Amino acid sequence: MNVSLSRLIGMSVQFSRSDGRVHTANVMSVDEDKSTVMLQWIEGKTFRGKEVDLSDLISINPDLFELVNAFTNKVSETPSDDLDKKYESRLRSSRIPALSTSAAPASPKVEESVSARSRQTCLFQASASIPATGSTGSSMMSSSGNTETVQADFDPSSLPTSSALSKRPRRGNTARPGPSLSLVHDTKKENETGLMPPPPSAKGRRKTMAVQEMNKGNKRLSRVKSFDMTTKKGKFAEGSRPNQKFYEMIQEYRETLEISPLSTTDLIEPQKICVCVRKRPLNRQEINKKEIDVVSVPGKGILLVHEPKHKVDLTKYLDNQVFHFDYSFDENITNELVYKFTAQPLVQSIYEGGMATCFAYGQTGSGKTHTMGGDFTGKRQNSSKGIYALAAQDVFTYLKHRKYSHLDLSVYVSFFEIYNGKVYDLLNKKAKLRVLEDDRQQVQVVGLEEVCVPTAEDVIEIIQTGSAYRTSGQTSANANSSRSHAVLQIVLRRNNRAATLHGKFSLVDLAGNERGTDVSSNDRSTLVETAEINRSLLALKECIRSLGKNSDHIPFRMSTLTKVLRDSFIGERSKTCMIAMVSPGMASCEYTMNTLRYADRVKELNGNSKATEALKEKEETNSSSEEESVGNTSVLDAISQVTELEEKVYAELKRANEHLNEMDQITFNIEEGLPDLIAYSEKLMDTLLELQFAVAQERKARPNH
Ligand SMILES: Nc1ncnc2c1ncn2[C@@H]1O[C@H](COP(=O)(O)OP(=O)(O)OP(=O)(O)O)[C@@H](O)[C@H]1O
Repeated sequence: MNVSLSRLIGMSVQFSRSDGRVHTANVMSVDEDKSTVMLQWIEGKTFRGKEVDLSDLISINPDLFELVNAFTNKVSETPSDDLDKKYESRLRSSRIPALSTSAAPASPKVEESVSARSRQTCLFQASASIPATGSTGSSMMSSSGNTETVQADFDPSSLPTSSALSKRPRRGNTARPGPSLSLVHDTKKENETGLMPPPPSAKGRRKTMAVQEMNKGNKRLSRVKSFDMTTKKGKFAEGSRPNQKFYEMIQEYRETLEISPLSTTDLIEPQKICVCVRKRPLNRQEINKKEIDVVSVPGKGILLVHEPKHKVDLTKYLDNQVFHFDYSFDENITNELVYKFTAQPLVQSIYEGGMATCFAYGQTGSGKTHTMGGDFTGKRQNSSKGIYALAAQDVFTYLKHRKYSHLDLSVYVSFFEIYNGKVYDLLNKKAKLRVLEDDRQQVQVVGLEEVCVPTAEDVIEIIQTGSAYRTSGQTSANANSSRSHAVLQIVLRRNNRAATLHGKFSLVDLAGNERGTDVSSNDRSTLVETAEINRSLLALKECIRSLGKNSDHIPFRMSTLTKVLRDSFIGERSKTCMIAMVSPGMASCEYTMNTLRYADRVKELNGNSKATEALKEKEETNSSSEEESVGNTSVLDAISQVTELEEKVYAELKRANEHLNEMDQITFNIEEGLPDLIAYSEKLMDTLLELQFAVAQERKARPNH
């Protein structure tokens, strides 16, 4: 890299955004061929980056021009460095007027930077406008007690300005982020007293106090820097990021969003059916692959999918799809908070004699088990952090409540999974169970283990045991878990002889919905499995919708899942909550859309709430280019068309599946009857032979007949 240009790296410069805002950013790299620099800054808690023309940068940082010019001139005196010359000529041909300090600045901030260059401590500006990275900053503050150092320490963007840095001795070209503020402080003093720093060549030989101080500062900063670099590696290596253009488009779009994060104090409205969506963070694998995050959760129940698309002429554009749910949880929200807004409001209803259900729905790896069962540390699941355990804890809290003590209730737990329409007991070594329906349409899972539990801790233990069965099945049969539905039921029974059922809470970790759309495999068992998952998810949707409409007709017989949950879909006091999980990566975009459409249909939220309207309006205003207008073409219409089609496909699939079942039955009957048929024909044959023999004997005996 060009020696002179590389010295720009680490500088803090003014940067003008496309929306007119001007703020500080750090130079992270320089592309001499393109005459561009890569800038980085912090917004909220995230690093942002943009490649900017050097000419544009110079136009807003007039002092930079002199600096670059000075570098270039100096290096051009060295005959060997042709690259610098090349750059110099490029710089000259870039038609940038040679700015003097009196040239009209682009913004008042720039003006300030020009008039008081040596005092242009963007460090202060930056820390005022860019939030610090929390804990690091505060710990530094207490340890050093130096406010300036603290600001430099906790604000990764707090680098000295171009002018401050231009006079700063550097240790080679490898140093990236700037030093701590202590250096700037020193530099500032030097400038104030009219002292210039020693030329770079002199620094190696004689270390001044200022340099020693700088090195001290750098050491102090090195830990923070290493954090910076890691973050930068994940977030900033744009040059090699696939889909960089889409990434930038999404980032730009996000800047226009108004964010209203969910908080513990937000009002929770009790509802019969509650549908929410949860976005998980990008996982390590996705970060390593530099996957782009295509899901935004601005809050207020809204979730956006920025679907990357190409026009026929291959122009890239984003199809920004808006979904509105009861609640939307972003990647930073904990299981506890998700629980508070979803399952917790249902716990009380089972004490009121109701049936409650909470479903986790989504593609494999989207976070269903993490949400329901608890997060994993390595291979070990922390069951106390999932919705199962949190609900169990609240069930026991209510049990002690004065209001319900007269009911004389006990808590029972069962845990089973449904795979390919068959029920397996997770509390009884995965015993296969039968589902029967009596004359009064009461469904029974015959032989299901129901354990009476005295405390919430016992429930957690049971979850752990049951999950282990599920997990071991998963590893031996290759990710069975995403193909089966796991159901944990917390049952309240009266302490009478018949142990009468009082209320029931069913918590269901559903099969991965991608199986329902996966048609890539055509081996028979996968097709049957896929059809079964389709059928159960379709049935579930229909049953919840019927519950919402207070319909008498509940199509629960369509699947084993809905059969065993039948009593959850009937009655005034039944309440349901569905948490749709989505993976944020671009590679999962199609599955994410399927999940959201399904959840949207479960409870047909009409999408004309104030929040959605406001967002739509904003989208319309924003859509100045043709690209954007393509992305905004009646999102809701498109969704409803697609879901209608989806319904038709489901109906066809259902019919096909019924035929398949009939054929199965016929094959089964044939197979069953075949041995008897063979035995019968063998007998016939024997009889025939015997008859023939008898006739022959008869003929012999009475030749005249
Ligand atoms: N909100 C989250 N925050 C942090 N990590 C998460 C979150 N959601 C999921 N994960 C992690 O993502 C991985 C996949 O999650 P999980 O196993 O819960 O997915 P799943 O939908 O249950 O998948 P499957 O259907 O295959 O069982 C796990 O390592 C989990 O810890």
